[in-house]
Amino acid sequence: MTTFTITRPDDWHVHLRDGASLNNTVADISRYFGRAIIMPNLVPPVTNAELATQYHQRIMAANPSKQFQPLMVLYLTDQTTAEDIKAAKASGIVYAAKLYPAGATTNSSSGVTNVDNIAPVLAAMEEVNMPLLVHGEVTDHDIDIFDREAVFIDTILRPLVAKYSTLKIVLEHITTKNAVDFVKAAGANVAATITVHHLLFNRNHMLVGGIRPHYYCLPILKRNIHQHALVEAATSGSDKFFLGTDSAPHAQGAKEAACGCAGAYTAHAAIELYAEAFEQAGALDKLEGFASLHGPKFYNLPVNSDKITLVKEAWNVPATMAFGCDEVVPIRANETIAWQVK
Ligand SMILES: NC(=O)N[C@@H](CC(=O)O)C(=O)O
Ligand SMILES: [Zn+2]
Ligand SMILES: [Zn+2]
Repeated sequence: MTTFTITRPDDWHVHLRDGASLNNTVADISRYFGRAIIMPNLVPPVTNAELATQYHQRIMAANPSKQFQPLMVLYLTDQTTAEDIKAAKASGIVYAAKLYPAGATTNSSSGVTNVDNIAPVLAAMEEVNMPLLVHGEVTDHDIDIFDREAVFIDTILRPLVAKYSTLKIVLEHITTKNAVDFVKAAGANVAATITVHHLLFNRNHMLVGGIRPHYYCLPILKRNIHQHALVEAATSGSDKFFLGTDSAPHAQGAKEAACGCAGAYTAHAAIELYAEAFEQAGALDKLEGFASLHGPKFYNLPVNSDKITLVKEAWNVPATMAFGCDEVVPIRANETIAWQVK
């Protein structure tokens, strides 16, 4: 197939950052996505409706394409209250709240130290039907980094899903067969996003022949049996799995460093890269469900009413791209991507 058309997709997990870099990230993400779930891990984090409203205004001031709608997210802390959730719901611009276990990832130091601390918050979310988005990794020093997602599922997520049986939960950026199996077995209130880098790459891409910091993200790339499970889930047609790029830019110098930041930039070519991954799996016909239909169904939002067309025509990805006053090295820098959006 050399061209195909799908309903306009949405990105259910993206980091746009703030300040001058918004001009770059917003331009990239709004090229063809209809909506995007905007992650709130700024410094300071987006912890209430007022901060979400201000951030929403800064995103809109960065001139997204006309069709683009940012869906804001509240960052949960040990101090978040049920009232914060109700005010966020009432704002009309906040669509979810995010659980970052404190210390699990970029800018998560204000995150939740114990889910018991947010019990009233989770009850309020269940009541107002606001989805809980989860960075699913434990932070215990004695748990191996490659096991942190699986241990989180067994020790924290499984009891949480049992306790809040009607709370909508998205296990974000899943990276293991354990996560695929857990989500498949859970009820319709539990879903997952899958990034394109976890579909295309495994830990060999990051570690064989030299350490490649631009593949370093969290949860970390796993061995290929997990990659295969993710590809199988994404291309299965199950509406429990949908597109979330987790595009997470860091300045080139912050990645290419003795202690490099976690995050991969994919917003420059997200659907184009997903098309490659689905084509490799012989499942291009499943891309529309994953990218454009399953997410709105879970979030109880309408499907976008227009379409985009992809063409199989290779193009070169630049070595770096502007990122505020810095540069970001995008995934596939200096290489080609097979598909482009017309
Ligand atoms: N995925 C990442 O490696 N990094 C994200 C945070 C996150 O989504 O965990 C970031 O904000 O940089
Ligand atoms: Zn995360
Ligand atoms: Zn993320």
